[in-house]
Amino acid sequence: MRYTTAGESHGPEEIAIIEGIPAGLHITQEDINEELARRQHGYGRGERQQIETDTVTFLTGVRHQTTLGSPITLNVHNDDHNSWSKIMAPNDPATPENTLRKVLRPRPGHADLVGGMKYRHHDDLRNVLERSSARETTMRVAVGAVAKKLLREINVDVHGFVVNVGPAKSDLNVLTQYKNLQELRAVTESFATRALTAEADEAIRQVIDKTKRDANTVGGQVQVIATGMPVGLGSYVSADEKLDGKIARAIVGINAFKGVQFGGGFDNSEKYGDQIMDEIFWDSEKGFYRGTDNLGGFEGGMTTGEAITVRGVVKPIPTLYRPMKSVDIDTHQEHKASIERSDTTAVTAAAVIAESMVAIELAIAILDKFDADNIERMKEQVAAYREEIRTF
Ligand SMILES: Cc1cc2nc3c(=O)[nH]c(=O)nc-3n(C[C@H](O)[C@H](O)[C@H](O)COP(=O)(O)O)c2cc1C
Ligand SMILES: C=C(O[C@@H]1CC(C(=O)O)=C[C@@H](OP(=O)(O)O)[C@H]1O)C(=O)O
Repeated sequence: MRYTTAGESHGPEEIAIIEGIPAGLHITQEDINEELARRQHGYGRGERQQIETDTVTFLTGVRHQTTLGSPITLNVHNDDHNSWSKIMAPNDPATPENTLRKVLRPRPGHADLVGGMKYRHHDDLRNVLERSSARETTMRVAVGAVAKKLLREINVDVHGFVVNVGPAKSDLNVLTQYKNLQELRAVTESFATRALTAEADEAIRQVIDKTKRDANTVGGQVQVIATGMPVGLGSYVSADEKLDGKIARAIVGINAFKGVQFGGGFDNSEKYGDQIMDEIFWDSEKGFYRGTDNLGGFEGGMTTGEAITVRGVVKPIPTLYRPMKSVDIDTHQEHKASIERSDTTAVTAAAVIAESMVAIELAIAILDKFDADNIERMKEQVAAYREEIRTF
């Protein structure tokens, strides 16, 4: 399975093409729309989310709500394009200068300046902004929805939630209260902050509200848990086969993500070996298993069969309504950076995007290892493999 996305933030359409999804997978547009709505509805987002109601259309690869095995094309319309049609105008030769809403004062922390230098967009940094915008993550979540649908066929669940926003954090010890990810999901999805507890939800809202009043922005951390993955996906034999490495790349590839860890991650650096290694046990019913999951579900770049636990660090949003110092690219005079309509925080949406990226990497790993032509044959192969592992 592989995919690509295309689309500018204020252009007419967002597109994704996915290749390699097996034939016979039942999927509806509503399955995807639910996930798109989750990405849109997070506390701290700006006005754009009130303009958009992201809904997908299947253009290719699906017939009567069932995949054909051919490339799947997904399409989401940008409702906001109505207000930008003259500015974006893919088919018009040129538009009068005064309608262009040019960006000439690059925002520190965004892709504006370096993107302009690299692609020689000296006339207008909007040519960078339009694609570097996290609007594109709409399509990654749409692809992730297809990946999650596939994973659910083999009882793999993936869920992302918010650990902290700025100084307001959840107590991660509450995680042990939940039997499975469905229970956890019901709780975190009931909060517009995707926090773990009502106390954290309240504290995070206060931080976001104050940040907004201060015309500032704030970052945080999100965590993704995936349960039910078979043992031995990914490999130690070559560096680029390591599945934890692929997931790390997918997480840091999300706009504004600046760090990633598995299991206890950075905290493990302050501990000793006997506090960290996940001891091995055996049971006639389930075969080999671990007593703990401090290493986040990976050994040697391979899934251990325990829950996969990945954390990502999201930096604060670069665009500030009280802008920082920058330099005009035309005049080279010092100026405050451009102000574009913006979010206060992206952390609540980032949890859904990170969840989608993990799901995509897990689905790719499954489809690399097992039959990718037909979903029923894939399930048969996964079941046979699980049985072999159970009786090892
Ligand atoms: C869901 C989401 C929403 C975002 N919204 C904004 C925004 O409104 N304004 C902004 O300046 N950056 C926003 N960002 C961050 C920028 O897209 C990102 O910082 C920029 O593309 C530069 O990439 P980098 O931070 O990965 O280096 C958002 C990121 C995400 C994940
Ligand atoms: C459009 C989305 O996020 C956008 C990501 C973004 C950025 O610079 O990354 C800037 C903002 O764009 P706009 O100026 O059009 O409001 C966000 O709204 C979205 O998530 O759907």
